[in-house]
Amino acid sequence: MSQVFREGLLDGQVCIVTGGGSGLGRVTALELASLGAQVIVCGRREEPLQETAALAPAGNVRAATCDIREEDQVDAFVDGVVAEHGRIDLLVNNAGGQFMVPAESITPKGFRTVIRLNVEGTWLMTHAVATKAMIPQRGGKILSVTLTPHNGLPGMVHSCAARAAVDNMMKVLAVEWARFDIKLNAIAAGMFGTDTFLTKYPKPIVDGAAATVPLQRLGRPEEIAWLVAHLASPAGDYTTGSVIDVDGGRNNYLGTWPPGHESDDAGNPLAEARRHLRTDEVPPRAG
Ligand SMILES: CCCCCCC/C=C/C(=O)SCCNC(=O)CCNC(=O)[C@H](O)C(C)(C)COP(=O)(O)OP(=O)(O)OC[C@H]1O[C@@H](n2cnc3c(N)ncnc32)[C@H](O)[C@@H]1OP(=O)(O)O
Ligand SMILES: NC(=O)C1=CN([C@@H]2O[C@H](COP(=O)(O)OP(=O)(O)OC[C@H]3O[C@@H](n4cnc5c(N)ncnc54)[C@H](OP(=O)(O)O)[C@@H]3O)[C@@H](O)[C@H]2O)C=CC1
Repeated sequence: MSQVFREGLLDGQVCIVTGGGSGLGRVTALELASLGAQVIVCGRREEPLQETAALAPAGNVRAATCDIREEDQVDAFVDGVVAEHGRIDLLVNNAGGQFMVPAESITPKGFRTVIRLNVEGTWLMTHAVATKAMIPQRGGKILSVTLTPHNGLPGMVHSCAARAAVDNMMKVLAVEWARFDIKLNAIAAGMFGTDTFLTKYPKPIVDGAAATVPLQRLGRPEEIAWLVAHLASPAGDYTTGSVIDVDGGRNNYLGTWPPGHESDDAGNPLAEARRHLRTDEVPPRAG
């Protein structure tokens, strides 16, 4: 049962969540399913996808393997969903990732790998779902999980370039496909405590991550899932072409305010001396 939304909110919707076998994708798939949607999760590995399906009490999550980088697999996967369900209401492009390494150490193959997964994979899924289901049925929603801060993360130049491309892809398609009533948005995530985030990145970076966020904590995966559910519901019907930051304020500022060197002994923000302008100080009017 959802902690936020009413039961049956998404009854009848058919939703695809890529990368639904783990992390943000799993929690999102289960939230959509708890609201009555039929959810199909895909990824490269069968086992984690089956685990997600088994976690849905109503049995309305189905698992299917699909490598989003492979055009023939994407076509077969989307054809299969349309054949089984007759329509697709929501695509969540969540599958993605990168490795953290200084730019000068990224090989051409490594750069291509990240671009291919995050940009081309997202494009292949988006195009297939739109042309095979959403354009013919005249409607649907597509959400892509990207990344903040938008000015980039050192050590992840390939992914930052890729996510900026996807943000823009959603914006352009939101204009082009408005005539088919397809709404597209990006959800730009800050740092969320998924298994991959907590275990894959260097420990000092993970340990210090929350301190770089104005709200002083990592995001909880359900905070992405709830936004997806909101946008999938009628509450999201007028939102398109947006990049929505869910990052505890990290895109706007690094850390807490005021920083230590800009606060007084009690930790209060420093301020310039308050000016009190007395009436007897007002200069006489000219002339
Ligand atoms: C201050 C805060 C900073 C942190 C903010 C972080 C915010 C974002 C968080 C997240 O996104 S968390 C969750 C994301 N999930 C992942 O990243 C998944 C894990 N990543 C991967 O699986 C891989 O990194 C991948 C590249 C995304 C996919 O790999 P794939 O299986 O397709 O390819 P590989 O065969 O593994 O590698 C191909 C190619 O890529 C290069 N390469 C891969 N890993 C590295 C590395 N660690 N260092 C350098 N280069 C790497 C390399 O060229 C590989 O080819 P070969 O050398 O193996 O021939
Ligand atoms: N956690 C965080 O702090 C942040 C995450 N993000 C992004 O959010 C998304 C989810 O992240 P998170 O849950 O943390 O990470 P995970 O690593 O848990 O999720 C990534 C998922 O993508 C799937 N995947 C990877 N490559 C492919 C592929 N070629 N085809 C199909 N599926 C694939 C993986 O499954 P499999 O390996 O079986 O294919 C996995 O289930 C990612 O795009 C991530 O970059 C963005 C900002 C911050």
